[in-house]
Amino acid sequence: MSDTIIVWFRRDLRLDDNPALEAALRAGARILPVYIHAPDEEAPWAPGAASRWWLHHSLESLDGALRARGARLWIGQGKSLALLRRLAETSGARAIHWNRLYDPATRARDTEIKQQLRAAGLDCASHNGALLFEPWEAATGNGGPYKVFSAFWRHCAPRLAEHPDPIAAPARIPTVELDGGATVAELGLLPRLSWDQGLAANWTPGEDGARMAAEHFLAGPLGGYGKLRDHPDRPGTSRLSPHLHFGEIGPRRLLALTRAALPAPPTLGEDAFARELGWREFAYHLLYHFPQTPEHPLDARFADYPWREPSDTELLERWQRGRTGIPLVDAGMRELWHTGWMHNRVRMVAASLLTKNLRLPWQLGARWFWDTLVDADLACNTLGWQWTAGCGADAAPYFRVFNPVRQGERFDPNGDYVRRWCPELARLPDKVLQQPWTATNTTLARAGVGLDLNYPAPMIDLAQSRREALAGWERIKTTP
Ligand SMILES: Cc1cc2nc3c(=O)[nH]c(=O)nc-3n(C[C@H](O)[C@H](O)[C@H](O)COP(=O)(O)OP(=O)(O)OC[C@H]3O[C@@H](n4cnc5c(N)ncnc54)[C@H](O)[C@@H]3O)c2cc1C
Repeated sequence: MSDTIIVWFRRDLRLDDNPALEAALRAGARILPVYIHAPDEEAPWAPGAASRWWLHHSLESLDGALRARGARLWIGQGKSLALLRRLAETSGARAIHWNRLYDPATRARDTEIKQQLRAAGLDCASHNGALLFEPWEAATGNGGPYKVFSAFWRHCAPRLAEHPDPIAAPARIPTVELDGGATVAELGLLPRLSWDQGLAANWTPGEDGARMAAEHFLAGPLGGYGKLRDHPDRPGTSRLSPHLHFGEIGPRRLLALTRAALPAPPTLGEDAFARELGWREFAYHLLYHFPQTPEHPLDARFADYPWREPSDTELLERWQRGRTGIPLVDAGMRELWHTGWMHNRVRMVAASLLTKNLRLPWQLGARWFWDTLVDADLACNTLGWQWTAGCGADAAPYFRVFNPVRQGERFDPNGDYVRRWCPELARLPDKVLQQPWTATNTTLARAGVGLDLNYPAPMIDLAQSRREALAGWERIKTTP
């Protein structure tokens, strides 16, 4: 009888190009595929509500794919270490393979598990299934981590060509039958009150859904990605972020697909896309080297920034509900609430309004995104929030405050995006759509808009609040 190896699935919910699975199969073993639901072990960043919804469907999809190959997903709940130990005993497994995670809580847990299981005589091996480059592979001239994206990517991009080809999913998976285990439904990941219709209408979680989304992107938006990726009014990006987060498609496969889809030498679109994947790599690089950053600013001077009292919950709630009175921001926050996703350009603008104009601590926004995004990812979310708040890895020599009106005029020039998510403004002329407070009463009345009646007046004076944000920066910028 051949050996048994446990493959512990986590955020690598796929069979294609899965290094842990591949290594176990290469060893000629029977595979016991396992998923353990242990949100406490991810605290304080246990998956939020939108992520749990996604996870439910992704696990069902993985189980289906395993069953189609003769295996099934054994699902457990509780302490990972205890469960893995018990599973190894009952199945007679001699080894456990998994793909690495990089957030501080799961890193510490996995290190502990590796030590304990090795001490118990089990062979444990971790692999890279999530990244193009391990966070420790890139180092500056003096051996430290990068803090500037362009330098990081200059180091990494030439090495992209060195990647081995991704590994195809196995046709069959020899397995060992084990009784017990929970069903996906028993994990209770779905909401009790059904608020998830918008998610279901917009997404197909799972490996097949990831492949479909990738193919759709390759056949269309990829060609114009360099030009259109900043436009929330156009379907110009891949929308692969939740699939990447849950590991339903690996970055190596994605890169290989984009390379194959475009003529050589790479077009602007392809390079721009690889570069965005590079931002994801950079986010993991930063989180790995600065594990305090989900809570604390990378730039320590920001500990003294004059943030507004977080107890001012009315401002936060208006922002969360898309009732700020700033159309582009409201459109984004409503898109997020409805679909679990927001376009990157609008994420930056919405985050800038919260942290710069409203001067609310960025951690509040990061938490809201964490709960509502289907792609909530500790590395990328932390990078995005710190970058926008100005306390992260941004090489700009000035304190950036996005002007949401100009951003709307530039990236949503016909107002399609704002009109879609703020239909009460739909009949306003383009000229005032991004700033209805400048419209005359006649224009407003003709368009059926009543400020503070069916659409809020702006909750903040953009120019004045910008000046205050800059003054706050002046106060801390020379702090040693
Ligand atoms: C405040 C804020 C919060 C964010 N929170 C998250 C988050 O929780 N999870 C998340 O995946 N992304 C986050 N981002 C980054 C970015 O907005 C999303 O990755 C992107 O919008 C996903 O859409 P897409 O898949 O169509 O991207 P595409 O443009 O198609 O890019 C392809 C992939 O590259 C990666 N990528 C692209 N841009 C970035 C970026 N700026 N930083 C890191 N990776 C990037 C993503 O994995 C993305 O799926 C955040 C950005 C900001 C400004």
